Amino acid sequence: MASTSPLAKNSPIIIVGAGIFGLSTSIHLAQRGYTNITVFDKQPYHETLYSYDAGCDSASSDINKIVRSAYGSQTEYQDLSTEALSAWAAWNEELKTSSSQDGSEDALPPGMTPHDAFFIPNGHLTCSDAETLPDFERATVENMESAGHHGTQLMNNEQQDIKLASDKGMEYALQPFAKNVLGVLDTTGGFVLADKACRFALHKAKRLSVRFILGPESGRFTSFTYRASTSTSTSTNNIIAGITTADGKSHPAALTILCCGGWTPSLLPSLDSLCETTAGSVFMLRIPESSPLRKRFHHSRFPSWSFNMRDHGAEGGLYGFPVDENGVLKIGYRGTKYTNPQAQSDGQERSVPATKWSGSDTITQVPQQAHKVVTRFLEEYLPELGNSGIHISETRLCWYTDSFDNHYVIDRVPLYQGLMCATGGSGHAFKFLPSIGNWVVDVIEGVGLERPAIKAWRWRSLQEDEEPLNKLMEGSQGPRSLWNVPLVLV
Ligand SMILES: Cc1cc2nc3c(=O)[nH]c(=O)nc-3n(C[C@H](O)[C@H](O)[C@H](O)COP(=O)(O)OP(=O)(O)OC[C@H]3O[C@@H](n4cnc5c(N)ncnc54)[C@H](O)[C@@H]3O)c2cc1C
Repeated sequence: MASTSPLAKNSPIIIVGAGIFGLSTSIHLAQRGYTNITVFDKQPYHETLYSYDAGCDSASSDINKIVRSAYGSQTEYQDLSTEALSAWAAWNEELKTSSSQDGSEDALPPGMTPHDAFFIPNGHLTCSDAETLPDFERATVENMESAGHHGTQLMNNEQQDIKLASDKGMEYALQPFAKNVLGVLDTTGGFVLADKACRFALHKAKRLSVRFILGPESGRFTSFTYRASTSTSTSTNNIIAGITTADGKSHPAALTILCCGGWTPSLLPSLDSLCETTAGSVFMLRIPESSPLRKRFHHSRFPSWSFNMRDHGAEGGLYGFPVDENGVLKIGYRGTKYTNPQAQSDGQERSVPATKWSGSDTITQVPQQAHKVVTRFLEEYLPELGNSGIHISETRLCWYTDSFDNHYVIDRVPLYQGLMCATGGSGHAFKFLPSIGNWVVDVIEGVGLERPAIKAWRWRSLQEDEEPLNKLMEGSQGPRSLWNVPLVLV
């Protein structure tokens, strides 16, 4: 679908959505010399505010996100991770040096210092309570070795690997829980401070002269504007000439890029057979400053992790992080996907994000099943928290945009000239914040379109004989409607 664009460097380009896809695309467009870029978002992000706590509900506005190279047999993402790790290192370095090199007062976003870092390389442990290593982990070890990343994926039950972990000062990450688990430590991985990284990206984009129009009226996309086509071709009968926002203003563009995360499928119905919006549950525990557990769960002693409680089957998927600087220990549940189907103006039902900030009171409620799995995990694997009187204090529903095959969607939209989308993060795109925009610009410019990653991100639909990795429709094996499962108030 992607084709070479004759876009002039000063053509007006609109990006809707300032999550990681929108931010990264704006930065890389500006770095390639495009001079007329405007990013719109319905949320009032600014340089001191990108976090969930502060009232922003995108998938990207969060405390922390996992970074890993471990991608099983999906080597296109393994390579992308290697690229992203260099880019994170460059951003860490930029943060350190920009104020001294630049000298200007606004070299860093307000509240950020050269001593901050975005990426913390404390390792990522993928593990389970199974007795044998699952295929995914085996494939990761093999593929990282074949790609030359020797000794980076360490099995926590192999003496040689335990020694290697110890040599790297990462032995703490092999068995981080009260009960032993079987797993592989990705020593290239760790986590990224999501909120800080997004604020830095916004600041960086602004310094590259990207304009931002943010807020529930002026920043909210409501519709496309169209230009009449002079072509007789049915394949380009809709020419998108820009967007209209909730304040009634029209904004012309030669290219509009929709990057609205979980909101995208309801804004672009042609994604129906490709993407669906699903909720994951996030749990927060607050560790008081005086507690010795702050040290126990510090990132220098505790990895980021993903864990599958096998006796819950495929529904036992959890992940978590070290404690953050405010004492928040975050654990996520992704074993079962939930949807929020709502009737839309075209008569179709589509799942849309339901969050506190969109006027829903469900923010404090998560599915009982998620709560049950996390509670049991805490009792069995991190009992010192409960024993110290530290329990789940807050919960949040966080909205994913899942594609049926877990690949992103970065392409021009069929039948619409002047319209692209960059979405379908499928729960694993944050780690590519510093680099993914470069790929989006390649797609815009028609560069290297035969690379496996770009091919995987093309506009596509499920073939009849194809088994989807993610079932998009409701049903026994598909995601469950949030409103048909018992919710629990924390
Ligand atoms: C709970 C959870 C945990 C995750 N963990 C990880 C992880 O550990 N590692 C990892 O790599 N990835 C992770 N991911 C995935 C990652 O967070 C997402 O893939 C990525 O953040 C998606 O970014 P986005 O730009 O597509 O969407 P978002 O970040 O959701 O941004 C979309 C933006 O569009 C804006 N918008 C929507 N509608 C409109 C409109 N009408 N007008 C204007 N603006 C609009 C929204 O306000 C929002 O700011 C996780 C995702 C979730 C939900």
